[in-house]
Amino acid sequence: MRTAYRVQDVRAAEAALMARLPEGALMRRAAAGLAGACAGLLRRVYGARVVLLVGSGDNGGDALYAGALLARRGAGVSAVRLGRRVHEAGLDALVRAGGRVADDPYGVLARADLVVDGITGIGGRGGLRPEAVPVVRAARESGAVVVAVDLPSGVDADTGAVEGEAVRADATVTFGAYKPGLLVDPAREYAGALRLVDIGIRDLLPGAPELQALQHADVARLLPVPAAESDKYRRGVVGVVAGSARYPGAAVLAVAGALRGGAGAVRYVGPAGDAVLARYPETLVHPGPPGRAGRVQAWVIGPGLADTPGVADVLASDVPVLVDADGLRLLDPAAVRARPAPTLLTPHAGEAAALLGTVREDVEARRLDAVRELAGRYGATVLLKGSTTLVADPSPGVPVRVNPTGTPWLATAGSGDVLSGLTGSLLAAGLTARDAGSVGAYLHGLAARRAATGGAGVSPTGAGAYPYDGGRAAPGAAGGAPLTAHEVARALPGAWRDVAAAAPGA
Ligand SMILES: NC(=O)C1=CN([C@@H]2O[C@H](COP(=O)(O)OP(=O)(O)OC[C@H]3O[C@@H](n4cnc5c(N)ncnc54)[C@H](O)[C@@H]3O)[C@@H](O)[C@H]2O)[C@@H](O)CC1
Ligand SMILES: [K+]
Repeated sequence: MRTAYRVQDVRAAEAALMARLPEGALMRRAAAGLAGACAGLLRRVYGARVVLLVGSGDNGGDALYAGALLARRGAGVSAVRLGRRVHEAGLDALVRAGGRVADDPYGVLARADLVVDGITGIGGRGGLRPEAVPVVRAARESGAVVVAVDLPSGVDADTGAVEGEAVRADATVTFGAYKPGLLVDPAREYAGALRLVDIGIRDLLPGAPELQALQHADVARLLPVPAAESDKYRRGVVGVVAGSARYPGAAVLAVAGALRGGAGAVRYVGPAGDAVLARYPETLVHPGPPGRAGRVQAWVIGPGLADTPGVADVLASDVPVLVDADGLRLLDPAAVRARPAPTLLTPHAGEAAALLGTVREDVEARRLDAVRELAGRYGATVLLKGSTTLVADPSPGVPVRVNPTGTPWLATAGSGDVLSGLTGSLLAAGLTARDAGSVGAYLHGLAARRAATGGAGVSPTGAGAYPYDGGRAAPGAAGGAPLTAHEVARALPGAWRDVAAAAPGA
């Protein structure tokens, strides 16, 4: 499992360790890791042209010491000063190793093979300063590989917000622990491939991180597995209340997801029973209302519902309920808070904005805050969809889960309906709302990647498939082809098998 910690926790851990180590030891560890990563990105260090963008704090210090190490290996290293002052000992080390301060920043940038962004790290406030903007643009336009030190300068480490311009890195080398902004959009997109350098603070970090990103092995442990004596009822029945005369397709897609989520049976309730049966004859169908449809272990309500009633009925039940799409519009917050059983809300940014009484742009700019706020207000687990889907528990101390498997190709009509069905099925199979949301998002993203790439690019262990530890950056829209929601549903069993193969002893 990947974890991310807030700046105050990282700083406290660093302070505790620094008190035990000789002066400058931590920065030397950081710089050695950074220099190693830079060397790995250059085909040859000897003769390479490296430019350091150096701000006024220790982030610039890291860049200068790493620059000194590269200069000692024969690289031509130039420092561009962007602060009123720079880390003096770091600058001395660079100069002693044969590096120099650039008198023509744009000239050296135009010829650079690698640019090291040491403008700001966890001490940065606000976006890039105006004087840094043209320099950062020149670095980007030079075609050089851009490596961010600890964080891309200009992004907010704790929230993932980006105010104005920020450095767009090809890779980010971060120290001690991931910071939330490296895993959550919009900042995530600026970070490129991530590499974590261990500087020895791991055991000094608090027990609960701010964020958790599950990996194959974590998800494998959570997948429901039928026991030898299971029958369909013991495996869980999921009730799907979706679709309407106007949107029958949403019912079919939600059922398509639900059939692949581990429940023993899917009960469809609503007016689209014929369309559902035509595609999936294994479904149990009932015209409604949900209260009369028979016993289920979890409900999914909302996809394509239009104004069909049923939400109040379902919320009054004593089983877990997932509310999506139109269901979110019809939601009574008091009814959600009063529920004895878990509730999972699955809005996209626009729906989350409506629930919070704000605008979509506001939610997109501060996704982590928004998902926590929504979970707290409704006393429910909330899955906020997006390129980095987040799952928040209503209790404030519980780490938010961030999904690493998303792909831009998932932004396609009906894919959310598949996710609702799949996740509701996991709820019916007995997962907690937080686990069902994180496992659902993980499998759904993986299935979309399989569908978009014809199964390529996803190894059984997930190694190298995600933008962590120096792996490739998440495949952008360039790595794949358009897909439909049905193809995502059809790719789910393959994604499930990939993940299950990573279980210990599998
Ligand atoms: N604390 C530690 O033990 C370690 C820190 N390390 C490095 O030190 C960094 C933190 O160093 P600092 O606390 O000095 O902070 P930073 O170097 O991240 O930034 C603070 C400095 O930048 C200026 N600044 C703030 N916002 C700015 C903006 N928007 N534009 C331009 N300048 C801005 C401030 O005036 C201050 O001088 C980490 O990110 C990491 O790179 C590493 O060496 C590992 C050990
Ligand atoms: K930086």
